[in-house]
Parts: sequence; C-alpha cells; structure tokens
Amino acid sequence: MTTKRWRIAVGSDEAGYEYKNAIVRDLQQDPRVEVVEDFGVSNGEVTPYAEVGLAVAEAVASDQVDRAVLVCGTGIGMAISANKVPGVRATTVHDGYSCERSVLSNNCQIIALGQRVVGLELARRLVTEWLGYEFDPSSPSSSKVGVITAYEQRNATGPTVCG
Ligand SMILES: O=C(CO)[C@H](O)COP(=O)(O)O
Repeated sequence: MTTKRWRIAVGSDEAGYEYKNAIVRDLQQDPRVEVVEDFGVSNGEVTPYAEVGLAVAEAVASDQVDRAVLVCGTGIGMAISANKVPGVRATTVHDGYSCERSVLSNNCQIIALGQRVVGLELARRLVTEWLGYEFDPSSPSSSKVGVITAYEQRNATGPTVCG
C-alpha cells in the first residue's frame, strides 16, 4: 500500500460531467490526495473530449500533477487523446483487474472511465482502489514499459512514417 500523497487532475466532457464531479468530491475527501485539479467541463459546457483529455495529459507530462482521471461517454476518446501526449500512458478501465494492472503492469498515469458504460458506484470504487496502486520500477514489467518509452524517444522529433 502506497503512502504517497497524490496530485490528481480530473476532467470530462459533457457526457462525463456527473461522474467527474462525484470523483472530484471523493478525491477531495481522500487523505491520500494532496490536491485535486478540476479541468472541467463546467455545468452545461460543451467541449470536445479531446480538448480536455489533451490538457489533462499535458498537466501529467509536465509534472503539474502525478496522475489523472478522465471521463467521457465511453472513456475511449479520452484515452486516445491523452495517449497522444508524449510520455503519457492512459487507458480505459471498467473492471478492478484492469484498473490494477494499468498501474502495476503498464505504469499508466491516467485512467479513463465511461459514464455511459459503468455504474457510478463502480466508477467511484475503481478510482478509490486505483489510488492504492503504485508502479514498482524494479518489477519485471518495467523493461516492457521501457520499450514504449524508448520508441517515443527515438521518434521524439516527429511522427513515424510507415509504408
Ligand atoms: O465517449 C465519448 C468519446 O469516446 C464522448 O463522450 C462522446 O463522443 P461522441 O459519441 O462522438 O459524441
């Protein structure tokens, strides 16, 4: 069990607004959390999920926060968007095992949830459990994540052209 106090960003589009607010409230009351940054959206605001996902992922990449939770209708668009930011590993999670492995196997800094896919209580529980996981850099999974990092670093000046 980790003793770290996390700096967490949370963001959603309008399809994830209710869950985002519930998760922000939970995190604000969690003693393992040092700070919660709410990246919106605000009530009634319509913003493409990618704008929020990219802004939150940049906050992770720049070390403004340690980790983040994103919510949209499915959690898919948010994860795709966040993964475009170099250094960020984000995934959609809707079950406890994937949530655990997203950290312990993949060293993901971001989980994405779908408000139209899972119930609110499961989403809240996943976030609570997620806070208890911390990647072990000395684990056998580390070199596998390193393949991803090395690929990013080799291609840091521009996208790979295939074919
Ligand atoms: O779930 C979403 C993106 O993955 C988003 O909340 C809704 O996107 P849309 O189906 O394109 O409106």
